[in-house]
Amino acid sequence: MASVGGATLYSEQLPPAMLQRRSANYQPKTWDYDSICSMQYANKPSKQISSVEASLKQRVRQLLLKEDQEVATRLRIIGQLQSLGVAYHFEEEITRILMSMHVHDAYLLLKHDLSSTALLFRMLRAHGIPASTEILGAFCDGTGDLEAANPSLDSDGLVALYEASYLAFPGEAMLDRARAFAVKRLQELMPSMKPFQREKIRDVLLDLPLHWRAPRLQTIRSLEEHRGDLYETCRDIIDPSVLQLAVLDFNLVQAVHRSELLEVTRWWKETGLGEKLPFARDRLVECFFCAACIAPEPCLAGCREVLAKVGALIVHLDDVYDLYGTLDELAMFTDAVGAWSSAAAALPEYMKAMYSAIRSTSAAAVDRVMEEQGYDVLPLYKKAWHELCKAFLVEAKWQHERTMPSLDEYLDNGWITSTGPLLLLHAFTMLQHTQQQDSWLRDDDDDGSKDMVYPRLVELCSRVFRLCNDRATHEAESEQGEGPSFIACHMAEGSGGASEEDARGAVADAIAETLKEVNREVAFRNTGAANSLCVNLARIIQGIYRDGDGITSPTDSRKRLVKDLLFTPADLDICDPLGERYTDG
Ligand SMILES: CC(C)=CCC/C(C)=C/CC/C(C)=C/COP(=O)(O)OP(=O)(O)O
Ligand SMILES: [Mg+2]
Repeated sequence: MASVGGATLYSEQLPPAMLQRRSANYQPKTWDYDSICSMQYANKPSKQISSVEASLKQRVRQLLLKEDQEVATRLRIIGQLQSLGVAYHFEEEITRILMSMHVHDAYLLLKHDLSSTALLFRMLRAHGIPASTEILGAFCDGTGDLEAANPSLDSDGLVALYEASYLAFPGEAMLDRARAFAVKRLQELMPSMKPFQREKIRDVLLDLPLHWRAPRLQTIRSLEEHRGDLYETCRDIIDPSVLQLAVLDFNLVQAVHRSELLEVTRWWKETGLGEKLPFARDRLVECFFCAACIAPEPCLAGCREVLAKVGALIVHLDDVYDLYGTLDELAMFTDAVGAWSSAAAALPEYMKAMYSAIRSTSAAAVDRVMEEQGYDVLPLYKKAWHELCKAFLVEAKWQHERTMPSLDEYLDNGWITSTGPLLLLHAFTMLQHTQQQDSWLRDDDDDGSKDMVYPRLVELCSRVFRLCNDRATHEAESEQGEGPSFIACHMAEGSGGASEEDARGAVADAIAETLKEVNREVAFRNTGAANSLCVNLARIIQGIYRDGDGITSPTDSRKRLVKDLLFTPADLDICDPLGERYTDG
């Protein structure tokens, strides 16, 4: 075997033309599929657990709706429910409360409370309810900047402001300045803080902002923060029923996710792709993890299933295009997907396996949508797979022919190859409320000749996907001799004089600006569950590509996160009135 640009060449199938195939020697799969398939799990919560859950929900609802509750307290409770992952049980109540706070200018009641005002701003925007930056006006000087001398700017207020600044729309420079100010003030205050508090602020500043954390991962973190010493300090400001419900709900949802993981693992084993394409990354569990972060609620089982399956297939397919396939084979495969018939006899064996897995997985998803919603999504699936393959082929050509596209050309193709559009399309088709997704799934293209038209939010979140992926993978991919990335294109752009550092700055700016566009799109086009899928995709992608490439090379800390999400029940030692521990299954 020879080695080119750090990648090893496969030579076992050499035909006369001295075909050489590449392999990146990827890390093997991390999880043992046989162990997952032999796991025991409870199918349904016991009657007793269900009744405890119902009474806890009732208690929390009463707390939320209590008359004469102060605005600040109500906001704090909503924030806690959200952070602990149980807000979805009270979505109608929460939206009603926030809408009323908007209509009645509730911010006027929070005059000297930056912490609550910033929280109100963040909550309103996150729910697609109008919120002007003027809400924060009471804390600003005559030029609209935060007033350093303002006594209400304590560390809680500064943290809340910092978190709120991530809800900015494009052009809201006041929020950029507010964030810079909050960071600077917090850093100045840190030396005089107690160690525990200093640690907390350091975490806030180093981690993703709350708005961009995957909700389910935030729940794990929030439950963790309520343990031990920290729990003692929080006990007086969080109602125990909120915490009890959060622990119970986390474990019930985890049991649902785990049973689904078992099913998709069986499916993956049956495809045999792990053995038939040994050069490719086998990342089923990581894909299920992403799926559970994008669509966490129990009622979104169909979304999780299809996201995990399509995710595992495209991780394999990407390696076919980027690594192993010859250009001729890739062109043939792309045509076969376009034709979507069983006429794929000319494909090499490894491609036939891939092709057949794509078709049979799509057929099963089509059946499910037909059964549950009564319409045929096969034309959409076919077109979306073909578009992905065509875009993958464009990248493969750039790589094989060593061409560097312009940055615009690269990004026009790159948001499709991020795979975001294909994933989101599949997830949308599994949503229940047909009117909500109507405009997202329109296809008036009878002869299949037109390109898919994706909603702007899909395009924006897919751009975030592409940019985050390129930022994390540029180094490894250039060592492997892979094709262009945002960073490579940026460095080659213009006179070609930009350094890698400049290019990294440009990618960070592009991500930040695109996220602002995502915020604006969410605010002005509130399409409920479909929106959440997109935004949660943008969230988990930022997490997965933070500190490296969590798909290609999962580190121990990533594995622990997968374990915490899917296998380790929450346990705060909180007991219900019957003395039962809140775990099930
Ligand atoms: C369910 C769900 C959301 C799963 C998503 C999992 C995930 C992040 C899949 C990555 C898909 C992808 C673009 C793979 C290529 O990786 P690469 O680094 O080789 O990218 P490139 O070849 O496109 O640059
Ligand atoms: Mg790749």
